[in-house]
Order: sequence, then structure tokens, then C-alpha cells
Amino acid sequence: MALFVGLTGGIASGKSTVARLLSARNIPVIDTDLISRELVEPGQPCLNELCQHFGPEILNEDGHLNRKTLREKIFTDSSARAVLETILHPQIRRIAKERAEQSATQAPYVLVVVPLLADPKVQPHYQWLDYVVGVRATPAIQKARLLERPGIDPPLADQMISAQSSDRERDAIVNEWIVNTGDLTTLARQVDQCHHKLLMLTAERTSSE
Ligand SMILES: CC(C)(COP(=O)(O)OP(=O)(O)OC[C@H]1O[C@@H](n2cnc3c(N)ncnc32)[C@H](O)[C@@H]1O)[C@@H](O)C(=O)NCCC(=O)NCCS
Ligand SMILES: Nc1ncnc2c1ncn2[C@@H]1O[C@H](COP(=O)(O)OP(=O)(O)OP(=O)(O)O)[C@@H](O)[C@H]1O
Repeated sequence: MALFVGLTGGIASGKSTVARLLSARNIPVIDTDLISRELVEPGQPCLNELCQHFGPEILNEDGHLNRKTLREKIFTDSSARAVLETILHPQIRRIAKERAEQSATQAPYVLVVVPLLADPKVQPHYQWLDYVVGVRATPAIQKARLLERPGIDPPLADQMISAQSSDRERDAIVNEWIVNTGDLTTLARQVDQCHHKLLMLTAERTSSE
């Protein structure tokens, strides 16, 4: 049986980059942020529910979610964030588990990207993960990366970083850290080391079964 490996870390720490590097090594990647995007496609029940709570101003004229408008609402108001999470998170975790189980027959391990895993409301739902890898940068690097994205100014970037758990809080659930404060070559080297360790853990698990 494949291992289920969680990948977590702060906003713009480098989770998607790590996931891409592992995907290139044929590791199946289930990304809860991508699932959340599927759930808010036009016509999806979650998008209707979000509209009922936040009003039609969260939609563009073509009926797609206006991510910038919703982003500003949820990162400046923790009660709005709680409403969003109540609507999306049960569906996200159901689909993530289903897809992880489907992929488990085809690979030594399955990577499940869960940005908010260290949140005490989120963690209990992911007890099925066998191992957790964290990616971390520094808040200054995260902020610089966020400011490169359209529609994010310095106060919003600070609010996005502080809306999440800190790396100190993540320490309690992370088995192994990837420190993404260098260049992409340094990151790729660490990801390779981590990949080999995960292959060894899978082999140990298989031989004890
Ligand atoms: C509010 C939304 C529409 C803003 O869209 P945007 O394009 O700016 O963000 P994107 O989806 O690319 O997410 C980027 C990052 O934001 C952070 N983030 C997302 N949701 C949250 C949240 N509820 N609380 C804190 N941080 C969050 C995560 O670090 C995530 O990796 C979007 O973030 C969203 O749908 N969030 C809810 C889904 C969610 O909770 N994802 C995390 C699953 S563990
Ligand atoms: N070591 C690095 N050197 C230079 N740029 C990097 C490095 N790591 C990541 N980046 C860049 O920083 C940005 C954020 O990285 P990435 O999208 O992987 O983070 P993330 O944690 O998935 O973000 P989010 O929380 O928003 O989903 C991207 O533009 C990525 O190309």
C-alpha cells in the first residue's frame, strides 16, 4: 500500500513548485487548492452557496468566481473566512481522500497538498496521512513573492500571511522540512533528497506488511 504524504506550508512558501518537481518524478499529486477551484466552477453547488452568503458581487459578468473580490473579503475578515471554509472544506477533504485512495495503487506514495493542515480545525480530518513534509521560507520572502502577483498590495500580503498558522505551529505536525530560501536548484536538490527518503520509508513499510 502506498504512503499518503501531506505537503503543507505557508502562502507562497513554494508548495506548488515542490509538488511540480515530485509530479515530474511520477508521484501522483492531489492538490486541495486545485480541488477548491473545481468546486467553484460555474454551476457547482458550492459557488451558489458562496453567492448566497457573500452576494453576487463575488461573480464576474461571465458567472465565474471573482477570486480577487473573494480574496479581499476573506483575508480581511476572519468570520467571512470561517463561512468560506464551512462551505468548501468538507467537500475538499472528501474529494482529496477519494482521489488519494484511487492513486494509491499506482505509485510508491501519493502527495496530498494541504496548505492549511496545521490549522486545528483542519488537522483532525487528515489523520489518514502517514507523513507530513513542510515547505518554509521566511515571511519577508513570502511577502516579496506575493507582491509579484496581480492585485496584492503590501497590507493584503501581510494579512494573507498572518491569516495562517506560523511555521512554529506547523512544527508540531511536520515530520520533515524543506527550507525554500535559496534558488530553484537548491530547492530541487532538497526535493530529490526528500523523494529518496520517502521511497525508503515506503520500502520499509512494504517489507513489514
Ligand atoms: C479565497 C480564494 C478564492 C482566493 O483565491 P486566490 O487565487 O487568491 O488563492 P489560491 O486558491 O491560489 O490559494 C492560494 C493560497 O491561499 C491560502 N489560502 C486559501 N484559502 C485560505 C484560507 N481559508 N485561510 C488561509 N489561507 C488560505 C493558501 O495558502 C493557498 O495555498 C481561494 O484562496 C479559496 O478558494 N480559498 C478556499 C480554499 C481553501 O481553503 N484552500 C486551502 C485548502 S487546505
Ligand atoms: N527557490 C525559489 N526561487 C525563486 N522563486 C521561487 C522559489 N520557490 C518558489 N518560487 C516562486 O515563488 C512563487 C510562489 O511559489 P509557489 O507557487 O510554489 O508557492 P505556493 O506555496 O504553492 O503558493 P500558494 O500558497 O499561493 O499556493 C512562484 O512564482 C514560484 O515560481
